[in-house]
Amino acid sequence: MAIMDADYLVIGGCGFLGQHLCERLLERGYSVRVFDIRKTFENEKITFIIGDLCKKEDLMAAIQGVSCVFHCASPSPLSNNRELFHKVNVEGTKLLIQLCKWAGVQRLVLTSSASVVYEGKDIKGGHEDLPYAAQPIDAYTETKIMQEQIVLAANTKDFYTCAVRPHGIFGPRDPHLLPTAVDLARRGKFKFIIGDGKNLVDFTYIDNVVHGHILASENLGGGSVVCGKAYNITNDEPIYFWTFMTQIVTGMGYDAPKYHLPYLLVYFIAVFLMLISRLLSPFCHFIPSFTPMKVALAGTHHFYLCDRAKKDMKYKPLVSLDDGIRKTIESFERLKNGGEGDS
Ligand SMILES: NC(=O)C1=CN([C@@H]2O[C@H](COP(=O)(O)OP(=O)(O)OC[C@H]3O[C@@H](n4cnc5c(N)ncnc54)[C@H](OP(=O)(O)O)[C@@H]3O)[C@@H](O)[C@H]2O)C=CC1
Ligand SMILES: CC(C)CCC[C@@H](C)[C@H]1CC[C@H]2C3=C(CC[C@]12C)[C@@]1(C)CCC(=O)C[C@@H]1CC3
Repeated sequence: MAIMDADYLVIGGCGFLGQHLCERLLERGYSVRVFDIRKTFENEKITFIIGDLCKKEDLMAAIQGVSCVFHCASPSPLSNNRELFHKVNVEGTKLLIQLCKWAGVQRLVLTSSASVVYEGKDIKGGHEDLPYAAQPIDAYTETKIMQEQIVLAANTKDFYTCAVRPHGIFGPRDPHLLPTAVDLARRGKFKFIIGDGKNLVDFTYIDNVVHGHILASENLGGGSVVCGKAYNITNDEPIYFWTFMTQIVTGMGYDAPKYHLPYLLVYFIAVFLMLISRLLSPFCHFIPSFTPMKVALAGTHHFYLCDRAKKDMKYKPLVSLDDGIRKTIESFERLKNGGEGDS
């Protein structure tokens, strides 16, 4: 059955970022089509096509008759599936580019990650020209690096691509950050601050990430300075990691972490547990709560400059960190200590 042309196709549009992106695009009067492996919401203004990014026949049904594609799909960054990361983030992205060209799509905006330059060591005011991590912190990040390289290399005089690099996205309907932190707190595993608690990081409220994506798409086109480039998008308000996390967990009704543990001690325990987990994997499925990736992110500086986005796209955050934290906590009533999710 023929489907209506659309201004935008949002791949991964039923996810956390994807749904917020669709909502804002509709508010701005754009027509929106969603392609996702699952359907998580209803909206009569949106055409949903459910399929797998890795399957050519699925994607062909969605890719025709759109002006711009947002590629937000990825397996969960907290899952531990190297093969799936490579299948979706690398092979799926290659297929997407091939079909964009086949269908005559002119613009592709990739949701990459600021972590593509992060090797688990301090980054203070990181800019986009830093080299890709030679030793990525995990398989997810390894495939995000490959994905971004593929997309930016695909930019030509007829097919315009760019990448948006958000960091530490949070907000209503976040399925990763807040639920994981609340689960740790609920299980009594949020009593300790890893390191001295003075590591500055970026957390980015979802509305600002969406804003950066829409600006990127609107500025992407023939002869544009945006073509073939990556852009950090953050709240531009670096905050102590443990100050942010404490505001989140106390706002959700749990106690603030009190005691400090040496960063290197926790990091090497996490590496040891990861090795045990791999050794035991043929016999049992044991995933440690504290992986080396999480511990590194919890114990090092990692904040980035948005100067390039400010200059090329006139980006500036729409929602402050404080307002974003307040809105997020208000939206997660069901996960509050003693709430319905406490069963
Ligand atoms: N959350 C964060 O802090 C950050 C996220 N990013 C990037 O932002 C993007 C969006 O992340 P986020 O919204 O948090 O993630 P979500 O997991 O909420 O959304 C991703 C969506 O893509 C879907 N998807 C996964 N595999 C496929 C596939 N093979 N075919 C079609 N759809 C698929 C997912 O379905 P299912 O859930 O069933 O897998 C999900 O609906 C990702 O590319 C991520 O790498 C970058 C920086 C930070
Ligand atoms: C050690 C614990 C106290 C950490 C609890 C919070 C974490 C679950 C989150 C803190 C930083 C977050 C983060 C991501 C996922 C959730 C956290 C680890 C990403 C890995 C998501 C995908 C990306 O592209 C990069 C993000 C960096 C920050």
